[in-house]
Amino acid sequence: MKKPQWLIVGAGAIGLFWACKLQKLGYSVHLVYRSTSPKKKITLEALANEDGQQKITSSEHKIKSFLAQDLSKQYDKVLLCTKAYDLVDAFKQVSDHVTEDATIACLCNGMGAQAALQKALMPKQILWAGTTSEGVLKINENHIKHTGLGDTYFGQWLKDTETKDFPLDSFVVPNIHQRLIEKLAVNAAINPLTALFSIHNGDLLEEQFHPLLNATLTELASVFTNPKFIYAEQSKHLTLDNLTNRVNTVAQLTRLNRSSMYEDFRLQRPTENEFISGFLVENSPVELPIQSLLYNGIDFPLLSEEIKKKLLSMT
Ligand SMILES: NC(=O)C1=CN([C@@H]2O[C@H](COP(=O)(O)OP(=O)(O)OC[C@H]3O[C@@H](n4cnc5c(N)ncnc54)[C@H](OP(=O)(O)O)[C@@H]3O)[C@@H](O)[C@H]2O)C=CC1
Ligand SMILES: CC(C)(CO)C(=O)C(=O)O
Repeated sequence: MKKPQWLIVGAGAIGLFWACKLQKLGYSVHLVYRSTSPKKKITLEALANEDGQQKITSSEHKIKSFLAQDLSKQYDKVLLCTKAYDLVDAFKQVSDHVTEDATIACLCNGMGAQAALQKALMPKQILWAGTTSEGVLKINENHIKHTGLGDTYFGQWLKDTETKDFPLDSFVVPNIHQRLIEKLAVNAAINPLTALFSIHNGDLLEEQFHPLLNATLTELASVFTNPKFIYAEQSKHLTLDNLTNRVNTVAQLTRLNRSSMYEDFRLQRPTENEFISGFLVENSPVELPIQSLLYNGIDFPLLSEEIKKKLLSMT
């Protein structure tokens, strides 16, 4: 039986990756881009784990891509693959072409954008939030490279609405809020610190950063283990030890990479700061002096030198 069609919005690293992945799984895929057309063929250099060894295979994928204004069909499965700050606008751009009971999935870092997207949906449209630890690099408009193997999870954002089956059932977890918070915790330490200090992820494990990383993680643990935190049920396991293990593992596995925030900050592009440190500062039941400084350092690059000195003098 022919598998249904997905509309993917966002032709960046993750959007192109999922376009190829869904096509490999047998789905028909249409892709919406904003500024640069991926043309007719996408090249994917994919990583796979075979007999304990990582292998790279290259494949080509013919995928139809459109500007939002040129869409003509109606879609009942939509996957939004934009940065968190573009999520709601990206949905609004295609919403005239989304059925009123569609499955809407999103894959972006941070927290806050999913809740805003939920508010933009029609009552019978169901939101499936996702999170991924796959690493993907966009080499040019139609060439992507899978740089790190990871996992992707989706779960229904609102639990108290009608439950519908998600077409990609092998990716479904019952506790998506927990998975999102776990990813947020890792991003809240690695992303702003690597961006402010202009270092690769692995450099954060060097001795000179130990006191600052430890203070950052101690503060994060104080939010996640606080029973008044809005996601306390899903985050209470994120103690200092647990966070230290998670962050050390990710920093080690991605040691040669620049975090997405370092890359955006360095190139003076918008960052996901508002949805990482911003979300935590806004929602924490306790004061977060370090996370607030990190937030301001990224938000106001002219203050970053002063903020770096303050951060180092606090530890
Ligand atoms: N890449 C990775 O390895 C990982 C990424 N993530 C997360 O996944 C999300 C996506 O990341 P990534 O793919 O790397 O980001 P990119 O910046 O590479 O891609 C985002 C894409 O969304 C497009 N877009 C934004 N608004 C619209 C719109 N209105 N209509 C159509 N397209 C739109 C952008 O278009 P334009 O080209 O015009 O800017 C861009 O191509 C982020 O939240 C990121 O943090 C998480 C884990 C790993
Ligand atoms: C996990 C990490 C830090 C990997 O670089 C990431 O998700 C990012 O860069 O945004």
